[in-house]
Amino acid sequence: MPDSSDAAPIPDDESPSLSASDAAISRRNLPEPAVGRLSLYYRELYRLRDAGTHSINSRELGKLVNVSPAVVRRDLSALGTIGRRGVGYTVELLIEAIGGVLGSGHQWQVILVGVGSLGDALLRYRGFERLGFRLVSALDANPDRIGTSIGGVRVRDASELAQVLSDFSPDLAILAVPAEKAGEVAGELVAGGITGILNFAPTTLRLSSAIAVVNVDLASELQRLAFSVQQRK
Ligand SMILES: NC(=O)c1ccc[n+]([C@@H]2O[C@H](COP(=O)([O-])OP(=O)(O)OC[C@H]3O[C@@H](n4cnc5c(N)ncnc54)[C@H](O)[C@@H]3O)[C@@H](O)[C@H]2O)c1
Repeated sequence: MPDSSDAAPIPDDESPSLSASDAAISRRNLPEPAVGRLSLYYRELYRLRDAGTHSINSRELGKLVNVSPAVVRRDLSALGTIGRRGVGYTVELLIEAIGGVLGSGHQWQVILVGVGSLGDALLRYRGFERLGFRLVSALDANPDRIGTSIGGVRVRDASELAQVLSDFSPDLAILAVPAEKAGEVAGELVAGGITGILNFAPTTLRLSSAIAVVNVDLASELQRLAFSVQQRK
């Protein structure tokens, strides 16, 4: 049964989406852990929509991502007024509202630099597109890789990076080169107009604070997991 404290579904004739300025305000007010949770809600909501679910309440959504209904309500209230107190949220409208704040309503052009084992797997992954991330080009320095096509993307010579940046004007780059090359490549990316880097290389990039960097480090995550397992003993 839905929570009585939840927001009611929004009538279809009401404008569901946040305006660009509302989304910008919501973004500024969101603490980082909430952003991470919104992304998890978003993934679950997509799955629910695909399965034909039209509405959900905070208890159900919280259960799916392992947080309390109160946390769900607080996170969603940061998106602005997306419903009235009542029976539940409309899945489609929540997807729109969260997507607007996370930037998934926007079509992001992304390039990948470094098509080794990790880059190869990323190029084959089909889950980026549906969230608004289009991998428009990939580059590598290895002659064996250059000219091959992976996941429908042709791998170009790393020396063409400036040209690729100028041709596609991508917003974001995924960096999957060896750590010792990462700083140099990141500098070239920024010089070519990239403003956000998803960095898989196990090194700290020293860039202007105007550039957003998200580091992905599975080894550190494993360390965190091991720590957490030990804490439970
Ligand atoms: N974050 C994680 O969880 C995680 C997991 C695995 C690997 N990694 C890191 O991600 C990076 C890639 O890992 P991998 O296993 O695919 O390594 P890899 O050696 O298989 O691939 C690296 C690729 O980068 C290319 N390269 C080198 N210099 C380049 C340049 N200047 N421009 C373009 N391409 C260049 C190489 O030719 C190679 O194909 C490494 O830094 C690795 O440590 C991170």
